[in-house]
Amino acid sequence: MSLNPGDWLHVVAGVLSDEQGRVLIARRAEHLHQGGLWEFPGGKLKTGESPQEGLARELAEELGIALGACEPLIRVPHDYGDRRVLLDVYRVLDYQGIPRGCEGQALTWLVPDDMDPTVFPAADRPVIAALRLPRLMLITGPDPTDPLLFRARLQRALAQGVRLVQLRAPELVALDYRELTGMVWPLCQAHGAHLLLNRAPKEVEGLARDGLHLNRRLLMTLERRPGSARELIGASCHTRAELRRAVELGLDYALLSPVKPTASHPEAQPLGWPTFAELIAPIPLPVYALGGLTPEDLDTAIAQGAQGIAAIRGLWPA
Ligand SMILES: Nc1nc2c([nH]c(=O)n2[C@@H]2O[C@H](COP(=O)(O)OP(=O)(O)OP(=O)(O)O)[C@@H](O)[C@H]2O)c(=O)[nH]1
Repeated sequence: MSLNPGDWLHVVAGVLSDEQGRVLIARRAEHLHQGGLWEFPGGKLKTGESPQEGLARELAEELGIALGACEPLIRVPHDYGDRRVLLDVYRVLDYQGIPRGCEGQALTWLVPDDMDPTVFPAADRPVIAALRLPRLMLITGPDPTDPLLFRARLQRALAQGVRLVQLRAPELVALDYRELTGMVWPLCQAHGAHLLLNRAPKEVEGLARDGLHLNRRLLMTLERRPGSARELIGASCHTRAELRRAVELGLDYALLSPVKPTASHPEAQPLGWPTFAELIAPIPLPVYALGGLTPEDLDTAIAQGAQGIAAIRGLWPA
């Protein structure tokens, strides 16, 4: 899919959050395109406007607020058949005024985990996934065969603010992996963190979790998206074809690696940021950058269009 600007209707939308983590959504008037559905406030960019200028204008017109700082959340190219929309969504970090429905539209505040994608336009599905996912994903490191030390390290990472944990322990047999999740799940719950299990779906049937992480082999061989609709399902990708497969399967996120040289895969050729940005631009999914990264790379990752960064060494306490 080419992202030639002339072929796309560039739409900007803003995500306003309150202290409880609820996000403001508005109901589209019945007579509009995708009428009656809920949306993130915003609208079409005018010729000559930057996305931030367009967003400030739309939020002033629709909600009566003055936009302060904002940062990119996700860009979703979506073909509705009757129009091709590039939905460019920003997280509003700061604004002045009290939002009200200046055009008579209904407004409500909802936590992203409670948003039902079927009452939003189809382009919003990855936006909801991006809102459910934090900026940092911890991939657990050594050594799951030493449960006490493993627990202490995980606890420290959670105490330091990690809110998304991918439980990776390829050295464990299925039975031991299941036992490990019994220890990890309550820890994650106690810190309000989401837990993703990196294991074949049939090996983790019935286990408490928030989602599944698929390795490259599962991604390329599974015929349909595993797990329930509410779960967060993602996969490890290294190529354009793998990213496309993640979209075809209807996954919620992808990891793309290696961005930089990494000790865990010294033979792999790093992508570098320009190739990373080019590969993810046409992909309507939140994509984490992975490979040799630490939280210090987060601002760069966001500026390149990433959901955030995923890391083992960069986030796993010593
Ligand atoms: N503001 C907003 N627009 C969205 C979202 N999701 C999504 O697909 N869109 C699409 O992006 C376009 C938004 O432009 P708009 O709000 O100015 O559109 P409109 O319906 O007034 O356009 P129209 O006058 O051509 O009918 C519409 O095609 C709408 O369906 C969203 O979350 N927020």
